[in-house]
This record gives sequence, structure tokens and C-alpha cells, in this order.
Amino acid sequence: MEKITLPGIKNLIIVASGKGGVGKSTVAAGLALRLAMEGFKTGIMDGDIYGPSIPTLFNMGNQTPDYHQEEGKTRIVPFEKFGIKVMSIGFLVEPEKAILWRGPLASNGLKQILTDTAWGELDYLIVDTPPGTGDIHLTLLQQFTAKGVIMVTTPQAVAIADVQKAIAMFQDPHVGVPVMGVVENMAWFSPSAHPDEKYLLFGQGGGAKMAAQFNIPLLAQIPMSETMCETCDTGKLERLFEHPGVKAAFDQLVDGILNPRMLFKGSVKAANGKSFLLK
Ligand SMILES: Nc1ncnc2c1ncn2[C@@H]1O[C@H](COP(=O)(O)OP(=O)(O)OP(=O)(O)O)[C@@H](O)[C@H]1O
Repeated sequence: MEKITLPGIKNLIIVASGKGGVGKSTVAAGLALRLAMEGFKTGIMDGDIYGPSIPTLFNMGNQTPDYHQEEGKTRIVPFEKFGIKVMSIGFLVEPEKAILWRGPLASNGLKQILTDTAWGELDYLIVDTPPGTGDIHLTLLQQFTAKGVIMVTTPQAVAIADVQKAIAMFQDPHVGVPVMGVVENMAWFSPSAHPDEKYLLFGQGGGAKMAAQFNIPLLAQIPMSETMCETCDTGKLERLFEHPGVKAAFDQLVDGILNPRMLFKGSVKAANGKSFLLK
């Protein structure tokens, strides 16, 4: 099947997780914000049809976008906040209605919003997806040209097991989109008043072990902090990087996306998914 390349969009990155509630939307929003701070033209598309959280994270609930005509076609005008173009399925469909969408209706809905939004020229479009590996992921991966998928997990064994299943699907030759790496969120608790302290609430090493298993980079380990939860739930995204540990983790994530990363001794994996040996 011929893949759709969204005109004007240089890199489409999909953020996925095996399990719900691991912080996928927070990672997608933080990544978009960090890329925009780096000077990249950035957009975020909330494709989490069954629980769109981007409007909350960006403090933009209950807004309805405008439409305009472009070359004879009706286009949805994305919102803009923190220099990021923002679109969410939550701006267009009432959550109670979206939850009833199944299979092709859900995938076609997302496909239409992605293609009908007037994104303009973007260096990066970050797409937040529902948890798991459903029709929406298959549509995105099989029908759109994407740079790759970032997998978000928490360190616990139950979360890791679900992510393993998801990575196996993304790496299937019929899907064929590179998994750019793993982000371990809530890797440890680090109180805002004592950001140097680390409390390993959910164990240690889960993300690293999984990255090694699939030979993909561990892009970042994001600490859990009480202010991060409040920042996100009250839409104060601009304060996300006040915690030095959180800032360092997002710096590392962006670095891992922009530059090839060391994987194991002697081998390097580029963000395009190709591995090569270091001489
Ligand atoms: N590192 C963190 N520290 C503290 N709280 C966090 C962290 N990451 C995420 N959270 C909080 O956890 C909750 C779930 O995060 P989020 O909505 O990003 O998860 P999700 O995986 O996208 O969920 P869903 O399955 O609903 O799509 C939110 O309240 C968020 O603020």
C-alpha cells in the first residue's frame, strides 16, 4: 500500500505504550515542548481517541477549532500554544461519542483529522496514540510515512510485558516502522524539594533490560515528581522542566532523537532505526 506523506511535515513521530496510564501523553507533550524550545517547528496531534489528554495538558479544554479553505479544500486550523501547533480529536468529537467508535471508524476519524489539519511546515509532528496496539496504530503505521515510534513504559514487570508485545508488533515486517527507542517514565521518585534523591518505587532496570532485548536505545529515564503530576493535570506545561531531573531526562530524549545513540559496546543505532558498528 502506498503510504501517505503529509505535505510540509518532515518527521512524523508516533508515541505509543503497551499499557494505559504510563505517561505517554506527558512524554509526547514534553517532547513537543522541548523540540519547540530547540527551535524546531513542532506540532502535536492527540490521536488518543478514547482518552484525549492533550487539551488538558495544554490547558485548552472545551475549545472548538476554526476551519478555512485551502486550495478548494476545507482545512481545520490547529491551535497554537508555546509555539506548538496543537490538534486533538477531543476538540472535534465529544468524548462520550468517541468512546463508541470502533475499528475502521476510529482509524478513519484519526486519518481524516491528521490529513485535514492545516499544519503548515513542520520539522516534527508528534502523534500521541491510545494505549496498546489497535486499529489506530496499524492505520498510522501502515498508511503514513513515519520516522518511527517511541515506546513509553514504567519500570514494573506488568508494564514491560505489554510493551514487549507492542514492540514485537511494530517491528513486524508488515508494519515496518523503526522503534526509535524506549522511554522509561516514573523510573524513580525524586521529590521536588530534594531532586538529587532517588527512590526506586517500582524496581530498577526494566526499561534497560527491554531495550537490550530488542536492541533499541533506552532514550531516557524520567523521574516521578509530585510537581510534574500537578503541572500536567493543571495545564501548566511551561513548568514541566523546573525539576532538574525531569529537564535532564527530556534533554536526553531530544538528544537521542536528533543524534545517533550509543547502544551497546561497539554498536550504534541511529534514530532511523539502522544499526551500524563503530570502528
Ligand atoms: N513522571 C511523572 N511524575 C509524576 N506524574 C506523572 C509522570 N508522568 C505522568 N504523570 C501523571 O500520570 C498521569 C497519567 O499520565 P498520562 O495521561 O500522560 O498517561 P497516558 O499513558 O497518556 O494515559 P492514557 O492511558 O490515559 O492515555 C497524569 O496525571 C500525569 O500527570
